[in-house]
Amino acid sequence: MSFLELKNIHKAYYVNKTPFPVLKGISLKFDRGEFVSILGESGGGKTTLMNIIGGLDAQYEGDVLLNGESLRHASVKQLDSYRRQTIGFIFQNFNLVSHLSILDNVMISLQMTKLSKKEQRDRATELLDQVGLKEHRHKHPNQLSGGQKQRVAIARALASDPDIIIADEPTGALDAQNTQEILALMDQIADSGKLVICVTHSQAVADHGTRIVHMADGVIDRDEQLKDPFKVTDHAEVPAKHLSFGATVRMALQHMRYNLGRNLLIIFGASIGIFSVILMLGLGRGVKGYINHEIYSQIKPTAVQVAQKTSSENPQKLEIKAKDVQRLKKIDHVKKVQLGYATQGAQIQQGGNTATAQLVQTVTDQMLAKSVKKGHKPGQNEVLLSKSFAQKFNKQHPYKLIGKKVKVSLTAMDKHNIPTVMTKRLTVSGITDGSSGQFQTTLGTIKQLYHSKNLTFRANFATVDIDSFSHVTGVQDKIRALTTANGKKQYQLTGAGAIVSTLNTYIQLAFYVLAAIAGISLLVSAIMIIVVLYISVSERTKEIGILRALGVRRRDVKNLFLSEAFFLGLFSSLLALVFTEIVALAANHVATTYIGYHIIGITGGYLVFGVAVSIIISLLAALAPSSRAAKLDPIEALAYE
Ligand SMILES: Nc1ncnc2c1ncn2[C@@H]1O[C@H](COP(=O)(O)OP(=O)(O)OP(=O)(O)O)[C@@H](O)[C@H]1O
Repeated sequence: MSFLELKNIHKAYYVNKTPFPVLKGISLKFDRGEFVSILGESGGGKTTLMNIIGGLDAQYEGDVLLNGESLRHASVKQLDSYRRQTIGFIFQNFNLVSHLSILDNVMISLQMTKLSKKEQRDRATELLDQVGLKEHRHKHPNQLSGGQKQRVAIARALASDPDIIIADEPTGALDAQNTQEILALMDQIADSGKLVICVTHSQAVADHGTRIVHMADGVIDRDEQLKDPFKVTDHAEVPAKHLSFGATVRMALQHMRYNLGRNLLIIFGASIGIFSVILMLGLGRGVKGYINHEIYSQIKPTAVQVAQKTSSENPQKLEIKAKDVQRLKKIDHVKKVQLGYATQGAQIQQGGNTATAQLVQTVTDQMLAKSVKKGHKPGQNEVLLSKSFAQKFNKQHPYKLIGKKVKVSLTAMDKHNIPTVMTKRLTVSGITDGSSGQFQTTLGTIKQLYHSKNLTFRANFATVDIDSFSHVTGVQDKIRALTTANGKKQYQLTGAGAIVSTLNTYIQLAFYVLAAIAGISLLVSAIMIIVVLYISVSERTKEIGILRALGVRRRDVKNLFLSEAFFLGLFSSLLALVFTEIVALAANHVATTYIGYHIIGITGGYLVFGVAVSIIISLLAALAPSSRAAKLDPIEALAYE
C-alpha cells in the first residue's frame, strides 16, 4: 500500500455555471522518501492538484488516500487537522505573516503541537539554525531577502514535523544560487523520510528530484523515476493539537503591537465615546447631588409642608384645623404633624432702622439646625433672621445683631375685618444663610402676638414629618389625593421640599438626554470599530489564508479577530477612565472652589459600566467581520493580492 494515493481525480471550475474541467482523471501513487517534481505547462492544473493533496480543496471527484484512508468525506475540522499534522506548505511567494517575527512565524505551526512552550521555542530556534537564519530570528519578514524568506517558510513547513511537504514553485522567485540552496534543503527533507512534492516549471529543478511527473491537458502524460527514493527511518512524531485560545490571544496582541500607531488612534477615538458616557452619568449624579444638597441643607428631607388648596376664586390661604391634623396623621408612615404659620410683610425696627420682612414664618422641624449659621434656633420671644435681612440693619457685621432686641409689627384683621397692628419686642437668636424665611419665630410667639390684641390665631399650614426618606413620595401622593366633601382636591404641598422630587425627575431627564447624546458618540465608536475590523479582515485576507493552510481552525480565526476587538474595547475604556478621572479631578477642583461641592460624581459602578459597555460594543461590532474572516475560503484567501 502506498503512503499517498490519488485515484482518478477530476476537478472542474465553474464560471457562470459553465464547467471548465482542469483535472481529468489523475491517478498517482507516492511514497515517503520521494522527491517528486510535478512539471507541466502554465494553467495545466498543478496548483489545483496540490490544493487537493494538501486538504485545502474538498470539491473534487475521485479519492485521495493517506495510508489507505480516504479523505473524500473528511469534515472541515478533519481537513484542518490533516493540514496541521500531515502537510507542510512552501509557496512561491513565501506567504510569511508580515506582522510576526521570523521566530513567531515558525512558532505558529509549533503552537499547534503538544510540545511545551520551551520545547516549541527550542525547536523553532533549531529549525531556523538548520536553514541558517538563527541570527535573524527576531527580524520581521520585510527585513529579509527572498532566499531567506523561503528558508523561513521551509523551517515553518517542517515545524510540526509533517509527513508531506508540498512546495508550489518554491524557487520561482529566487536567483540561481538561492535556488540551489533551497533545493539542497529539500533534498535533506526527503532524505529525512518525508514525501516532498514540488510543483515547478523548471526542468533543472525537476531533474534534482527522485521522480518527475508530467501533466498535460489535465492528465498525467509521463511519470519518470530518476533515482531511488530516500530511505525512510522511523522517528518519534511531534504530536499535534489545535491552536490554543491563549496562543490566539497572543497573536492578536502581536498584531496590535505591530500596527501600534493605527491602533492607538482607534483606541483614542473609541475612548471618547465611553468617556462622554461616563462623564455625563457622573455629571448627572453630581448636579442632582448638588441641588439636593443645597435644598436639604436648609430643610429636612423627610418633612413636607401642607396647606389648604387655594383656587383662583379664593386665593387666600385657608386655616389648617385640628381635624386636618388628625386626617394627615392617619396616613401611613406619617410620624408627626405640626401646625405652622406663614405670612407676608412684617415691619422690623432696630436701632432707628426699619425694614420690611417679606416672608414671616414659624420654625418647624423642617428647618435644620445646620441652616443656622450663627446663634441658635429661636425659642419663645426669639426671632431668627436671614443674613441678607440682618444686613439691612448692619451691612458690615450682620452677626452682631444676635442677642439684640428688634421691634416686630404685624398686621392682622380683627373679627370686623379691620386691620389691627400687633407689636412685640423679640430677641434675635441667630442668623441663617438661606434665602427663604427672612424672619422666623416660634408658633407660640406668633400666637402670643395675636392674643395680645385679642385676635384669633389661625394656623395656615402643617408640617408633616415622615418616618423615612423612601416614603416621602408615597406620602406626598396620598396627601395630594385627599379630597373635600364635594370631591375636590383638598391640600397642596408647599415649600422647597414639595418640588425636590419633581426637580430630580427633570434633572434626571436632562441627563438622560445628555447621556443619549453621549451614547451617539458611543455608536460612532462602534461603527468605527466595525469599519476598522472589516478593513483589517480585507488587509489580512492573505494572512487568514496562510493560517488556514497551516491548519488553524475557522474558530481560531474568528477568535483572533474577536480578541483584537476585545482588547480595543478594553484599552479604549481604560483610556476613557483615565480621561474621566483627569476631567473629574479638574472640574471638581474648580467646583469645590466656587460652590464647595464635587459636581462630577463618578462611582465605581459607572467605571465598571463604562468598561463593560466598551467591551460588549467592541465584541458586537466584531461579530460580523470576524465571521467573515472565519468563512473565507483558504484557497481564495491565499490567492488574494
Ligand atoms: N477559482 C478558479 N475559478 C476558475 N478557474 C480557475 C480557478 N482557479 C484556477 N482556475 C483555472 O484552472 C486552471 C488551472 O489552474 P492552476 O492554478 O491549477 O494551474 P497551474 O498549473 O498551477 O498554473 P501555473 O503553473 O501557471 O501556476 C487555469 O486555467 C485557471 O485559470
